[in-house]
Amino acid sequence: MNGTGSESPASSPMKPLIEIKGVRHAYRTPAGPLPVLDGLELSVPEGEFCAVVGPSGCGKSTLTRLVAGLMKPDAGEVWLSGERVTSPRKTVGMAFQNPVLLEWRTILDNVILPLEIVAPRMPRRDRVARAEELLAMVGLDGFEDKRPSELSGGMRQRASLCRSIVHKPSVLILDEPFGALDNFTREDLWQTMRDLRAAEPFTTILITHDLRESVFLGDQVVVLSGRPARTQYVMDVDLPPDRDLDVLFEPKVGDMLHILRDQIKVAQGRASEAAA
Ligand SMILES: Nc1ncnc2c1ncn2[C@@H]1O[C@H](COP(=O)(O)OP(=O)(O)OP(=O)(O)O)[C@@H](O)[C@H]1O
Repeated sequence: MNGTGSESPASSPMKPLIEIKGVRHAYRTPAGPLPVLDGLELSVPEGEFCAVVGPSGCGKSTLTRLVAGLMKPDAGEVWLSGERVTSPRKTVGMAFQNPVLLEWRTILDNVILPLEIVAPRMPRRDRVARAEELLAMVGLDGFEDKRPSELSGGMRQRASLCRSIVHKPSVLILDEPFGALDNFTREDLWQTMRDLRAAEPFTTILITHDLRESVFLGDQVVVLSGRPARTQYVMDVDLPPDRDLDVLFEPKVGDMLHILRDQIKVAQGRASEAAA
């Protein structure tokens, strides 16, 4: 089998760009503390793509907020590029299931938005050139002057991906960006993501419910346990970076998907059904 797995975080010889060490977090709710993460460990080397899967509500989005510096953990540490994260980072790009594009801006001006915040002195012509370059890369050339409502859901998500990387973030956080799309559009977007990755040097955390997506895009797939989530299982996906969709029909990928499905059952507390 080409995917190798372990019950603990993969140890990589490369220095990790994203590192989460022993993170614990609970939300304060009227009913008392709600423990969400407990003993989370994650290590993503520079340029690599980490897909995170786990049962619904286990704390995956909470993990993304901690990495982006939007929240501080109760205990443990989050490190990006050798710096401890204690506040929001400009070097992070984010895309979500709902692309939230601004209707009063054109697609081009939506994509440019992060540059207005992160690089306010950058000349407009340079911002436009950068946005046009990305829009062409994802097949949206000719749509620069359209409004978001004039685009399909898949096209809006392409524009959202461009916006998330326009400022060349070192870390890209994707929280189920393909979750609301139909199967064909989703697979198209996976290939777009693969191509963007080959062209742009970001390190990615992808939250997904789709195990095929996790294997197609990931260099590693991390399975979180049920809430409070800890790192339950890490699979190294040993497939070529320029993999195409056919790889999903290969027996070794079938084996990887079986293992991941069993791990999800364990995470859901249905261990007796795993490996049945
Ligand atoms: N701000 C908050 N205050 C209180 N509870 C919260 C808050 N944000 C999330 N939660 C709760 O924490 C738990 C984990 O939420 P989170 O969104 O991180 O899970 P998730 O794994 O991303 O969920 P899903 O798979 O459904 O997208 C859930 O039970 C959620 O209801």
